[in-house]
Amino acid sequence: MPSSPCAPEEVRRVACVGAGVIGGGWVAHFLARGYDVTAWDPAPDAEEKLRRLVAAAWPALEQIGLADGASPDRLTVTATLAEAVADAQFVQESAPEKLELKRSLLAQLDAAAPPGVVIASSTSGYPMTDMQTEAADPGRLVVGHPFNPPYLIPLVEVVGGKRTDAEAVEWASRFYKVAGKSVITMERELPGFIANRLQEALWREALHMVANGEATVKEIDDSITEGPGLRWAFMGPCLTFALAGGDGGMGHMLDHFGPSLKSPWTRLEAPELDDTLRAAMVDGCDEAAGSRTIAQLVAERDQGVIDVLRATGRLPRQRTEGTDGIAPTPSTMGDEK
Ligand SMILES: NC(=O)C1=CN([C@@H]2O[C@H](COP(=O)(O)OP(=O)(O)OC[C@H]3O[C@@H](n4cnc5c(N)ncnc54)[C@H](O)[C@@H]3O)[C@@H](O)[C@H]2O)C=CC1
Ligand SMILES: C[N+](C)(C)CC(=O)CC(=O)[O-]
Repeated sequence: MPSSPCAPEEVRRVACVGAGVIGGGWVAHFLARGYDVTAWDPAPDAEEKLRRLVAAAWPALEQIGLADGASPDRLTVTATLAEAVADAQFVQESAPEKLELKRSLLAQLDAAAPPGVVIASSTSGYPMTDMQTEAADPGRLVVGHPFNPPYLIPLVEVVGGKRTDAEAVEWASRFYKVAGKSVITMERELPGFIANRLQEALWREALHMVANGEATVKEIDDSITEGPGLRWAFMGPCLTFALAGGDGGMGHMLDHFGPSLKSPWTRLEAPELDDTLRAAMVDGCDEAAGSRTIAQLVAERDQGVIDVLRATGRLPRQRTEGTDGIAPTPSTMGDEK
C-alpha cells in the first residue's frame, strides 16, 4: 500500500458508499463533524432517503454539538461510485452484508479511490481476510465496524485482514478518533469482532427462549432495559460482575458463582473456568478499576444508573440554572479534530 496521501487530522473529504441505515448514519456523523461528504448508492431513491435520514438525525446532532461549519449542505450525492471516491481522503463502505458483493465492491473501490487512501468496511462480522480477496491493493482495506446509529453510538471496532498493512489499521484508528469516535483496535480477526460476538450470545439465548415459549419478546426486552442494560451503559459486564463479589471483587464472584456456569442456564457451551482464565478475569477487572476502590465503583455505578434513568425520561430531567431547558448530555465522543 502506498502511504496515505494525508494524515488523519488533515482529512476534509470522506466518501460513503452504500447509504442505507448505516451508510446514511455515517454520512450524518461525518457531516456533523464538519467534513465534506460524497455518497453513492445504486438504489434509485437513495438520495431522497439519505437526505431524509440526515435531516431526521440533525436535531440530535445539534443537541450533542456540531463542528464549526458543519452542514447537511456539504453532502454531494454522486451518480457513480467512481465520482464518489475520486477525491476522497477516506472511504467508508456500507453495502449489504453479502460476502460476494463485499468482495467485488471493495475491489471496485480499490480500483477507483486515489492510491493510499484507506477504505473501511462497516461489515457486522465478515473477517477482512475473506473480503479482500479480489482487491489489487488489499493492504489499505480495513474493517471499521460501527453501531447503529453511527452518529450517536461512539464505538467503532477496527481490524485488518491477513493482507492489510498495519499502517492502514493504525491510520484508520487514528482517523476515527479524530472524527469523534471511540475506537477499539483489534490485533487479530475474530468472527463478529468483540461487541457483536457478545450481542450474538445474548441474541441466540433470546431466540431460544422465544422459540421455546419460555419468555416473551417484551419480557426479554424489559429484562435488559429494566435490568443489566442500565449498568452496561457505563460499566461493562466484567467490572459490573466484579461488584457482585462484594469486597472480594471478581475473585470472590468467580469462586461463588463460577460453578453455576456449568448449570444449564444457556444453550451455549461454557468455557472451562481454569486458573488461567480466572486470573485473566481478576487481573482484567483490577486493571479496568485502576485506582478506584470497590466502594468508589459502587458509587460510580449508582450515580450512573440515576443519570441513565434521567436521560431516558424515567426520572425528571435536571434543569440548567437560568434556563428552562434540559441540561445538555455531555458527549462521550472524542474531540480531536
Ligand atoms: N443495520 C445495522 O444495525 C448495522 C449494520 N452494519 C453493517 O453495515 C452494512 C450496511 O448495512 P445496513 O445499512 O443495515 O443495510 P441497508 O440495507 O440499510 O443499506 C444497504 C445499502 O446498500 C445499497 N447497496 C446495494 N448494493 C450496493 C452496492 N453494490 N454498492 C453500494 N451500495 C449498495 C442499498 O441500496 C442500500 O441503500 C452491512 O455490512 C451491515 O452488516 C454494521 C453495524 C450495524
Ligand atoms: C444487527 N447487527 C448485527 C447488524 C448489529 C451490529 O452489527 C451492531 C449494532 O448496531 O448493534
